[in-house]
Amino acid sequence: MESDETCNEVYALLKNNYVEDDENMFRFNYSKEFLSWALRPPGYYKSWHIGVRAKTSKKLVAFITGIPARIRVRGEVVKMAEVNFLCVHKKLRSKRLAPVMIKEVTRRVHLENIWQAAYTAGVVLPTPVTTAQYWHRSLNPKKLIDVGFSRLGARMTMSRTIKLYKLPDSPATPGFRKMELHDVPAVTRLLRDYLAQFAVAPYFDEDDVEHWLRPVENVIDSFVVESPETHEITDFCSFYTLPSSILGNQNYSTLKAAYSYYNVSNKTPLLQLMNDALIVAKQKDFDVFNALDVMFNESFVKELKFGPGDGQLHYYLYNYRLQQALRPSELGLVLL
Ligand SMILES: CCCCCCCCCCCCCC(=O)CSCCNC(=O)CCNC(=O)[C@H](O)C(C)(C)COP(=O)(O)OP(=O)(O)OC[C@H]1O[C@@H](n2cnc3c(N)ncnc32)[C@H](O)[C@@H]1OP(=O)(O)O
Ligand SMILES: CN(C)Cc1n[nH]c2ccc(-c3ccc(F)cc3OCCn3ccnc3)cc12
Repeated sequence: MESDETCNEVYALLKNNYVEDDENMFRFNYSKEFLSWALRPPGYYKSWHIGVRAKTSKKLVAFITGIPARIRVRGEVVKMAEVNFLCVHKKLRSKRLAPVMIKEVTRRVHLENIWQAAYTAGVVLPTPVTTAQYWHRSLNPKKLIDVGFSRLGARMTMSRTIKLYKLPDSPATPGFRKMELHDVPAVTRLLRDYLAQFAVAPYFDEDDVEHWLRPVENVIDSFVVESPETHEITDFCSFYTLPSSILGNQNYSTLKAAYSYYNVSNKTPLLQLMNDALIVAKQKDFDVFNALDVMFNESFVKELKFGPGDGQLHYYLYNYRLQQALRPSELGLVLL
């Protein structure tokens, strides 16, 4: 088991050296409990959590991770490594350390007889399978404008903007409630059937659903719609917590962001389900709710007052050739 001390070192390396937006105003600040959740799913390999320490100082200066995942690509379920958290300390950039990290995680994945990988990046690398746009829905517009995340619209006042993004105090859908452990079997059935309609998606069993979708405070929030009449679970929505450090602002240090994860709309219209997700995210004091235009997300972003982000997220498969490229709407995979 990685020691607490090592977890602290990984947290600090990422907090100070991980992904920033194009204008270097924000940097992802994954929490320790989030990293523990993200890196220890069922069947994980500790050997796939790879760090490099400086020779004399012993300081952690680079990191890369893999976790095992069953990914269905069209009709075929493939055992893959999901590679993530590639990070080289800012002082050691452009020394070709990244290819070394990638080669080493590849070598260790091969040792477990796994030959494919999936990953995403904001940068263009040899051959994305698809490219997703990200969208942001303001929940705390005053703070977002104060920190420079968004700008006051033309001919808009601050009070008019606050009113524009105002949300009801509680969800509209009858039977909308927090997911609990006993919902795992029903949510597994619901999610597996729903994800079957996308060309690429995770193939979750009940252990996966228990790990990835059961609520964990400040990490993952998930909700079910339980029909008040039949007590059947008809719908599901979830979002994960990923704050960003605000670089160089006097009044605020952290942006509290929710990221749309997996949502299943069967009986409840997706628009209403996602509006309820926005409502509970606002209740939990998130500043912004983010979503990629994967799955059916394009169908609600405009109507629910999301604005387009200023970048893209490219999806990659390693050592797996897809006959034809995908549209983001054919993608049922969200990586952390
Ligand atoms: C069968 C299993 C297979 C498993 C493996 C599958 C593949 C997994 C692949 C990994 C998936 C990770 C997914 C993931 O974690 C999610 S994407 C987030 C990546 N991390 C960050 O952006 C954090 C901030 N940046 C850094 O720490 C450094 O800039 C990094 C470490 C990014 C590059 O360090 P550096 O000091 O700036 O640069 P050099 O060492 O001098 O190296 C330059 C080379 O690195 C290529 N590069 C740059 N960014 C990359 C990126 N995001 N993926 C892949 N490659 C990337 C670049 O194209 C160039 O290649 P080329 O010149 O040869 O063309
Ligand atoms: C996915 N996972 C691999 C992390 C990751 N790596 N590279 C990235 C590039 C963009 C996004 C992203 C995905 C969805 C979204 F709504 C906003 C995003 O970035 C905004 C810009 N930003 C960067 C840091 N702080 C703010 C994530 C990532």
